[in-house]
Amino acid sequence: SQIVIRRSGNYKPPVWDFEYIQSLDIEYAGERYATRSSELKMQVKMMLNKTVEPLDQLELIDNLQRLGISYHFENEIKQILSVINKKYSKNDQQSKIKDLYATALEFRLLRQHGFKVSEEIFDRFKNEKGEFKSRLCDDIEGLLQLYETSFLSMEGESTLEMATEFTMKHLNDQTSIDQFHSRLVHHGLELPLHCTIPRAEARWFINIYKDRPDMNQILLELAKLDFNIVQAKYQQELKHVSRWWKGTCLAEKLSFARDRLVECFFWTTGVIFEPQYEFCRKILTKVNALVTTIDDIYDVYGTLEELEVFTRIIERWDVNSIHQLPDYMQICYLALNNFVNEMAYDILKEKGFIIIPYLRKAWTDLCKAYLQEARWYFNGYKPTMEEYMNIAWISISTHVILSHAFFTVTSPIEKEAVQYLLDYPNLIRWSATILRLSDDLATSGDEMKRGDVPKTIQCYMNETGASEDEAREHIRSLIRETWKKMNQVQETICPFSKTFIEIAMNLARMAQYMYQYGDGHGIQNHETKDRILALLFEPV
Ligand SMILES: CC1(C)[C@@H]2CC[C@@]1(C)[C@@H](OP(=O)([O-])OP(=O)([O-])[O-])C2
Ligand SMILES: [Mg+2]
Ligand SMILES: [Mg+2]
Ligand SMILES: [Mg+2]
Ligand SMILES: [Mg+2]
Ligand SMILES: [Mg+2]
Repeated sequence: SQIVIRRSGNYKPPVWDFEYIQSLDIEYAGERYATRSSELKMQVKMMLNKTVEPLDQLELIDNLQRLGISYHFENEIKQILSVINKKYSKNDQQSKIKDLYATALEFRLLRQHGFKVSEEIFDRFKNEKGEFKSRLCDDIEGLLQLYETSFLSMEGESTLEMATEFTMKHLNDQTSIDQFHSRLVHHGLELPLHCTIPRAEARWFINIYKDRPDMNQILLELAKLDFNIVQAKYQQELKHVSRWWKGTCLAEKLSFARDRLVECFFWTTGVIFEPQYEFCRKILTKVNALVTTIDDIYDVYGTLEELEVFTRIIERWDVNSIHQLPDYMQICYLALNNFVNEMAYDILKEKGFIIIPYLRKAWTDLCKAYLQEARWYFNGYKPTMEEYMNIAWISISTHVILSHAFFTVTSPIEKEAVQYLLDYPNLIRWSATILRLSDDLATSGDEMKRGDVPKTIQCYMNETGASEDEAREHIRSLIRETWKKMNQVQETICPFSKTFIEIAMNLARMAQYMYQYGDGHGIQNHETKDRILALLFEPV
């Protein structure tokens, strides 16, 4: 046979290995912590009932959310916000005198919880030319609230679009502000609240909340205790999926591929953090690990001939033909086949619904997109931006991740919702677009060095002659535009649950979080390592 040249990703071994994970002693799983947590939750419920001033209520809700404990008080929060919304919609005199801070905070929380609010409420902060009044530049709290709120904007909301630019400019110009506010400003400018995963915000906000003059001791104690209890839960789940991963032997037998089980699990804690969604996180970790491996088969190791055969067998889902495959593909195909059958078995047992055809479609669409990219690479073809994005929003694997998530969090599973899901509606497309663009910004440098299909940056540069910096700026503006489209989805009627819609949005948030400082998944930069330590391994 001819000499086969194989590329390599030069991936390092995992930072956290099997022995380390199995050795974790789960401190906060103990009964006494759960008891203390219940006592504290009762006290916070009383606090919510006793808070009557609307602004105090909004600030308490915002603090509960940023501290990561609002999920315990969803009913109370919904109740409070619907009362505030009734007053708000009357647009009465009282709402006319609110300052920018209170107006923006109220707008953000109402819209975030699905209430219809109009950006016109901000018109009274504009001058006769329709610009925001310059006197607002000194109102740090107001600027910061307006900044965070502006990221909930939908397409065509020009006031909120203007608000983002106005606040970014003046928050960046800030000189004489106290240490506490400058930390909030810096943190917000780094990644807006709307684009941050709840766990990461909680870990960060607990640290600065404790230094606040108006800090409430009960909230702080519950936030820290709850964070550690949830972290202990994650460690138990991680031990379980780490045994699964070791059992597949994929890291050993496909040593050219990324061995990133902890990172694959970490993704899922950003996508759905509440403790009760254990099954979803376990399934998504396995999906991420299989996708990471198969992605490297197509991007790094496989010859075009091998990839053609592999894709055909996946399309036919034909386990009887795997003898046609090279050894490394046989074991990977069977690992995928076993995983799909195992998950389908659990869902059939629990929900009486057969999902195999739908999972097969998701994996087949993924591998066909991978093959198209491989053909472009091996033939040296440079796709246009449009040609590339039509394939690359599928090859980023979001539709696979979200299809599996859908079946784990949806009960009962209805045919109409499944059909809607498999037409890959906009919610999935926009989430995938943000993941793809964020991934390309962070990983395409190394991918080009090792040899891969031209990515968004290269396609844009080839097509327009732009420099790399201009291409990156263009892609960042595409991400911002896509967020507006995704914010719009909350308004459209669709058969998806609130939980599933949140998962799709959190996947986009997690993408920006994982790739904020480069390739947090593959190259394991120290920022991502520090974040995983803080979120998964070190109690607060
Ligand atoms: C889970 C993922 C987001 C998906 C599979 C592994 C990833 C971290 C990323 O890996 P990457 O090699 O950058 O994907 P692509 O650029 O080859 O599509 C694509
Ligand atoms: Mg933030
Ligand atoms: Mg390896
Ligand atoms: Mg790749
Ligand atoms: Mg790829
Ligand atoms: Mg990539």
